[in-house]
Amino acid sequence: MKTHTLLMPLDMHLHLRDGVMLENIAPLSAYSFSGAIIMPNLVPPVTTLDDVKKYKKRIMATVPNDYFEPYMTLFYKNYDKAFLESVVDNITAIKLYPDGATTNSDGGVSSFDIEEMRETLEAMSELDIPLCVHGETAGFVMDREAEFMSIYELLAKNFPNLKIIMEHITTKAAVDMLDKYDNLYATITVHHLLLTLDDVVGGMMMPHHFCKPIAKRPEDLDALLSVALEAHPKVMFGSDSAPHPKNKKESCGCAAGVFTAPIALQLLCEIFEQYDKLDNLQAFVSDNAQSIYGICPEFKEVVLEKRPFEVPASYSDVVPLYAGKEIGWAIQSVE
Ligand SMILES: NC(=O)N[C@@H](CC(=O)O)C(=O)O
Ligand SMILES: [Zn+2]
Ligand SMILES: [Zn+2]
Repeated sequence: MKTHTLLMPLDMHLHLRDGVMLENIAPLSAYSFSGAIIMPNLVPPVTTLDDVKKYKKRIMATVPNDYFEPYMTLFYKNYDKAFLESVVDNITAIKLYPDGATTNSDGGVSSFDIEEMRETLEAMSELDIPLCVHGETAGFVMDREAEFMSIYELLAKNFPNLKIIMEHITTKAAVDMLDKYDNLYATITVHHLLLTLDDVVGGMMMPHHFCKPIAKRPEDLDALLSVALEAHPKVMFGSDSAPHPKNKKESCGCAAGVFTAPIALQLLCEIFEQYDKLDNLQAFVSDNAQSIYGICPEFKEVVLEKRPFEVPASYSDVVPLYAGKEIGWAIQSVE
């Protein structure tokens, strides 16, 4: 049987939520990943050192037997330098949400006034704290990410020593930005390597394919595939696995978020094999992230095998991408 081994897989964009959802969901990522960047969009968001420490403890309590490093983040506010100095050892990045752009982003940034943000972003540059960004404007839904490119340029030019991660990119416009500024990087999800808008609303409306940013056009998918499959050194895997209870997805007013954590590595193997690029998958799911973030996860070896695997209908009350469908790869062992 054909197998493929991945060492220390990292998920550089993950939503674990809190409470019962956290307990149900975190073990699924901890099983197959060495670590993950944990998004701070709880209600209320993670904004203090105490919030970070307590949330990390709650995460660790759900995964007592697995080696798994939750790389913690704060929800971006215009923090002052003294505060950032006091938290730098407990966080890996800060996540910026435009106010209201996505699930649980209320209280995010409402105007990108560089002078208002300068103290925070200069301190982050000095302290080497990367800025992760949900890059969407309030424009027409298909144009929001492309319109945000001017804000990325403004940030990249004004803060050349700040590492800026364009999170979950979905457009050719974002792919084209990567090589324009040394300090711009990106994460790409697995669902954005598989879906276009047609898979969301082209036939029957598919709530489990609905997320922010919404999947775009075939040419955008091709651009994402081109940098992911080559494991462009500024690109990392970030699942943006975003669980919502089934009744919040299959409802009038569907919550944004696609749940992929337990099947992400399997799907990535399938995609990379299909394009004969399996040799580049290690860089995409771990090595690039280790270099960009300067992190050194502990050893974990995940062996995947090429065989049909039926995706469960649900994990607790969360419906994953491709629920009930057969995919081409499965996890054989984790050590
Ligand atoms: N991606 C999503 O559609 N949803 C995420 C938030 C986010 O990453 O934008 C969530 O928290 O549910
Ligand atoms: Zn987002
Ligand atoms: Zn997200």
